[in-house]
Amino acid sequence: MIVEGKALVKKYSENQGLQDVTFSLNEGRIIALAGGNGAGKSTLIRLLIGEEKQSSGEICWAGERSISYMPDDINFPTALTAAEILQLLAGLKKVSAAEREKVLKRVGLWEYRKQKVSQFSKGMRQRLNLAQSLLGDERLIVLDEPTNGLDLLWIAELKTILQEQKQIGRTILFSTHLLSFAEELADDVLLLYEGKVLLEGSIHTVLDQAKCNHLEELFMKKVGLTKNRNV
Ligand SMILES: Nc1ncnc2c1ncn2[C@@H]1O[C@H](COP(=O)(O)OP(=O)(O)OP(=O)(O)O)[C@@H](O)[C@H]1O
Repeated sequence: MIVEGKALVKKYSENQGLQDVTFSLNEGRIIALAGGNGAGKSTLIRLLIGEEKQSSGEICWAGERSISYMPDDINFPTALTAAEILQLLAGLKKVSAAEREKVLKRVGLWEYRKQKVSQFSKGMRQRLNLAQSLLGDERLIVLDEPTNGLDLLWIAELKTILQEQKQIGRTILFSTHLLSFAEELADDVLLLYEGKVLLEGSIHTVLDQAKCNHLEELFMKKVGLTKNRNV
């Protein structure tokens, strides 16, 4: 276990973001934080990264808190080049030039490093956003909807990159709406529904136990819908 949430509640003035959410993230795993619109994924991420404080409940880290974050949308200073932005962030994280080069190459932006970010496409900005989250040696990487803006090839490459990160011992938590994507990439799932945990654990085990082939089928079963709602 790397971090756990205990009975987390987050109340907003008009909405309840999270209601009694308990979970634990196991070290060295890729975990999908799944759920539909308004399920509570971003709220849970904001609590984990410390951007907001829970109304009640606790977040407990096993050992030192060590977290790197890829937001779903990042406004880089557009007058800077990709290399300058990474250099700036690397300075904060005390990362070497060699590591910056490696990361920029890994996300396919090395050739574009001297271009201003204002000239980047959305997908390129998203890859730079991914690159900054890979810098350093934090134990947990949290990625908010990392497939946003990526094309099919880069979605495939993202999977490989996150698997490589797992190989070097890091724990990955990514949020997604797409249960099929969660299933393709993750070892474990934390599925939220209306601010509560609907499902948690190894994807293999939860599917086996429910005798379902896919998370989507299991989700539909749990929320009481059939695939063909109009039939
Ligand atoms: N800053 C806020 N102020 C008020 N309500 C909020 C705030 N942030 C989230 N909520 C509410 O908390 C609930 C969970 O929202 P959250 O953004 O965490 O869901 P999500 O799973 O990330 O959804 P999406 O996939 O649409 O981004 C929703 O009912 C939402 O309206």
